[in-house]
Amino acid sequence: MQSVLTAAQMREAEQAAEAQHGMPSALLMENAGRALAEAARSVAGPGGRFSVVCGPGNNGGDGLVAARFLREGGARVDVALVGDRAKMTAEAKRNLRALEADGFTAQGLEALPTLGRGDVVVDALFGTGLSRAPAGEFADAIHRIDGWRAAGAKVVAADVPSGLQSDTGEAFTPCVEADVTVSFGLLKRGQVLEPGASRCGELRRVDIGLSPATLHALTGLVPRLVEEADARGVLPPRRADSHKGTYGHVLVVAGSRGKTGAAAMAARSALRSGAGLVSVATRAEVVDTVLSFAPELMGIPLEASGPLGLADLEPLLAAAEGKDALVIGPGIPRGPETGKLIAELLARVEAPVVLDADALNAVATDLSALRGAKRQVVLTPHPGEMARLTGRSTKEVQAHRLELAREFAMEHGVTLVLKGTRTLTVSADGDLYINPTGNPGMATGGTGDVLSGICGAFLAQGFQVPDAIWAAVYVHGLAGDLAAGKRGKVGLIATDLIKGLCDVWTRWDR
Ligand SMILES: NC(=O)C1=CN([C@@H]2O[C@H](COP(=O)(O)OP(=O)(O)OC[C@H]3O[C@@H](n4cnc5c(N)ncnc54)[C@H](O)[C@@H]3O)[C@@H](O)[C@H]2O)[C@H](O)CC1
Ligand SMILES: [K+]
Repeated sequence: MQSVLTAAQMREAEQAAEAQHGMPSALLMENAGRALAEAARSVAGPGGRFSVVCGPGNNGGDGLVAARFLREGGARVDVALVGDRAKMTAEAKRNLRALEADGFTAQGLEALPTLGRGDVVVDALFGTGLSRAPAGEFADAIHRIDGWRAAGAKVVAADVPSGLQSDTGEAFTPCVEADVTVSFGLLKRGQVLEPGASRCGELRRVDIGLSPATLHALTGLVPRLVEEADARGVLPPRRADSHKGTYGHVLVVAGSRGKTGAAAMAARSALRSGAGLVSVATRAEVVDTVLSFAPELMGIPLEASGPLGLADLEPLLAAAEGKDALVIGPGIPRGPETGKLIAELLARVEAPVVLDADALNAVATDLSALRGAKRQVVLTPHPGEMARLTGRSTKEVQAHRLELAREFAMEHGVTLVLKGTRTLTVSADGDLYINPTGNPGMATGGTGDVLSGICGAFLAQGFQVPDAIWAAVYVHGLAGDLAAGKRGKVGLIATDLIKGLCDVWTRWDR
């Protein structure tokens, strides 16, 4: 699990490293520059040349150190200094002098050679110190870097692609598009939040000497990036002596006339995610249609008619008996009493509950139901549903994803999944987990139903929140990535993700 920091926290780490652990920032820069040189070498072609474009701050300093290491390794290196030399930081100046003492002179941008395939540009213009949109000669430098990349050169960014806001992931115009980003110390939020994340290319985190104690002091407060090993670790290998009861029974309360597929996809996804048994409670008029999608499913016909309401309470409480997790929402017929029905179920059902889709819109009418729940509650809103839950606009939700999601999860004591690029899972204690898997091919009807089924299946198997949920989110995105790898993104449909789940299990030998 990678911790993800803000620029201020990085500076705090650097100062703490110096104050508490005698690790001078000069040594941090030396380590950063060395790692940067190694990354640049790793993507260069045979005999490739290197152009290092340095800004006036410590990010530029990293670039100057990298240039020195590259030269010492016998490579052909050019360095361009952009910005006012008088404004260079002390560390950067020191490293410029070290290069010049060795008979090397930095040049202006226009003097740099044209680069192409096999060559490498090191982007050391700006890092976490960027405070506004690059302009003037800095913008020119970024355009020049883009031109070299278009001509086939690889771009390696020092710490953050220049032009990217390291705290938010916002990309100014212009912003470097990197093939590799070498992140010093820990990950920065802007490297894992869109649109910044896709500007980074391959993200490599390197240790530069910030002490574990310093990092630990920081990492309690910051989002973590979920990695494949973390998600795989949540699912233990199956024991030979296990039986279907071992893997729990999921009750899916979903579906209505015209929306039987939503119920079927949530239910089939739960089956494909390892649940021992899956039952679907749905209106009697559609129960056979829902069951027709998978013979493995069992059905509980809800005899009342119209929207879900208090008339369904007793039948659903009976249906929930002996179940290990509930999933409520995909395709349900929502009406004026649905919120009250869900509140009653949350207060009385002895199993964790996943609320998705219209169950979220129903519970938005009275959020006190969440605190009244007997067991854990998991909400899986997309930004529009989150807007209804919080009374904010979708635009506001997207602009403050981390903060709003954390505030809601802690206020209502729930595990919250805020879907979108880099889906966010937040625990009731406010711990943030950022998901790196998934792709735009998943923007298609039904993928949310699939995720709710995976969540229900993991909870039914006894995996605890929040791990069960950030792992479900990871698996959901990985299934989508594997499916997109086979079928492309444009043609991807939600049932491809259900097939993709099996590719995850074979990949993980589970
Ligand atoms: N934190 C660590 O452990 C280490 C960090 N290192 C590197 O240092 C940079 C951060 O360096 P900093 O000097 O704070 O700022 P930058 O180099 O990112 O920016 C340069 C400087 O430019 C000014 N500035 C900001 N925005 C603009 C703009 N749009 N136009 C012109 N000038 C601008 C501002 O004054 C900035 O200070 C970090 O990313 C790492 O690469 C250490 O070297 C290793 C340890
Ligand atoms: K940079």
